[in-house]
Amino acid sequence: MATVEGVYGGKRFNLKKYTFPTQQIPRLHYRDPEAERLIESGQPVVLTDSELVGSAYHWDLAYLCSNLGSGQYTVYSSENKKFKYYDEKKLPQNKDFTPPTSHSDMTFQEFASKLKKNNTSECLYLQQPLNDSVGKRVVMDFTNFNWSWANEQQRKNRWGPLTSNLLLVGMEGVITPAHYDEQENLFAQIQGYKRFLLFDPSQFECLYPYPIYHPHDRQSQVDFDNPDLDKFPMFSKLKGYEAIVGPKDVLYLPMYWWHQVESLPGYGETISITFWYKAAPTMKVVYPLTAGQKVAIMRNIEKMIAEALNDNTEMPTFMRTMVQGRYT
Ligand SMILES: O=C(O)C(=O)[C@H]1CC[C@@H](C(=O)O)C1
Ligand SMILES: [Zn+2]
Repeated sequence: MATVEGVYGGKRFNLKKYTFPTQQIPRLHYRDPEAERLIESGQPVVLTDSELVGSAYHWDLAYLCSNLGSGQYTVYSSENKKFKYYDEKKLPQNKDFTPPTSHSDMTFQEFASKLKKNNTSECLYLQQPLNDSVGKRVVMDFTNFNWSWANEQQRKNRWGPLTSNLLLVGMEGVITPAHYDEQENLFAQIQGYKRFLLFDPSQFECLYPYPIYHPHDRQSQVDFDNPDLDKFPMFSKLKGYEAIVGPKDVLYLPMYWWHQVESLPGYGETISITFWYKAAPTMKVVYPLTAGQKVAIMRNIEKMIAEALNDNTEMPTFMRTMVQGRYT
């Protein structure tokens, strides 16, 4: 595997080299006016010193084992380190789809003991929304997050409501392959280091997401480790950004921005918390449209056509008929 050396936040990292160029995104103090400008304009930025989850900086496996109570946690398992998300609600209409990962519910203590057995060949990734089943010390930590700053960002940037705080505890080396989300995200890193590969929403044409009715909707079809350029020729034009977030960093990850996330090997398991916010209702359309707005339009059109045809097997012919020789 070809590697490239990168320096992020003053630390040197040996990183897997990909076929596309990347440049670093800014790393700024969270009160820097430039950081506020980037967030306001929907551009990613690594924020330092926010203390967004300052009350959780002491979270490690031992503390979480003692204080997360005996609630059940969703733990995903993969044979190949990759954890490509799939929407279970779309399985019934995709009978021939084989989920790439399995998941089971277990207590945090069971999960932690599996992590300690380093002979396990399976890769594990705990991904669970924080809920009221946690112990009172974790509730206290959660209450003491820097909500005044988070709420200020939500208000100033006209984000919608906070939908969830996902607790992520991953084995080193786990990868969440490239996808985009339809929510704004303040991604808080507590333990370990995560490499984010980031792509502007305008790179949609280089990343070939699955059809919207597919369980892998919003995920890229391209295998970044072995891209099929015959099938996905525009992938060779892909240009990206990247950032490495470590403990206490917060990444502002704008809606519709593509991202691939890797828990860097050699730095132990990773602990992160997401703050996902729904999009603000679009009050007034302003032209020119943003790339993200165009993605939203494409999604709505795909959904309408799929509903009208009422048979997903007809979608490829219908979509080709619409553009072939006319818009190509
Ligand atoms: O926060 C997001 O948008 C995500 O995709 C998360 C889902 C898995 C997480 C990871 O760090 O691997 C990233
Ligand atoms: Zn995501």
